[in-house]
Amino acid sequence: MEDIVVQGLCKSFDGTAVLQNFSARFAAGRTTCLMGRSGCGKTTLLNILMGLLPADSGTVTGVPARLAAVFQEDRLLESFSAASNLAFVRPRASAALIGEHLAEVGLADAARQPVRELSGGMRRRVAIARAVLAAGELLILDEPFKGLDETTRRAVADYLRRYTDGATVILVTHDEDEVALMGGALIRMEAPSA
Ligand SMILES: Nc1ncnc2c1ncn2[C@@H]1O[C@H](COP(=O)(O)OP(=O)(O)OP(=O)(O)O)[C@@H](O)[C@H]1O
Repeated sequence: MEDIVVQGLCKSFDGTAVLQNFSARFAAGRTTCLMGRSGCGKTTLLNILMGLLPADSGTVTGVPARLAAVFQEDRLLESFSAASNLAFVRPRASAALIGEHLAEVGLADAARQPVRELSGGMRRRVAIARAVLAAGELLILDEPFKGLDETTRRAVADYLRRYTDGATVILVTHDEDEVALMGGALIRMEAPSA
């Protein structure tokens, strides 16, 4: 596994620069937190890293083929249960393994409920556990703790630290406390100068 290296990335939307010659390195097997004010291009960068959006120019190297993401929206299979949402990404995972991940995020009792019936914070935790279970070498987390109370946030951060050990994790947050909870490196993104 190699570091993910971003060099001289540029991206504009309708003539407005969002990323202007942005460069960064994400250490392989480590956690890197990405902070920056709203609109500075964090999600755009993640989309380019995942190959969901083309850059205008610049290069990205080292992104592994097997990756998983928690997007800002949960993107769950609404009529599926929490357990089925997890099984969908790892069809060969045992019921015990899926149960273990759901228990880790405090959802043992909600495993059989359709996720559309769950609260926002519960749904967020399904999305997180699903990504952890699916993750290969890279896990991308775009504001994963949004909507979680302090106690739950700590428990989920602890789960993430234990279950993603050895993977490259890129986590977007607005909150210094979350950086402290997750550890790892910190990259502060600036908006392009006008
Ligand atoms: N597909 C798109 N078309 C046009 N403009 C876009 C598109 N995607 C993003 N933008 C614009 O690019 C800028 C950066 O958006 P982006 O979502 O990357 O910011 P962000 O740093 O992730 O913000 P936040 O912290 O609020 O999630 C914003 O001004 C946004 O409106």
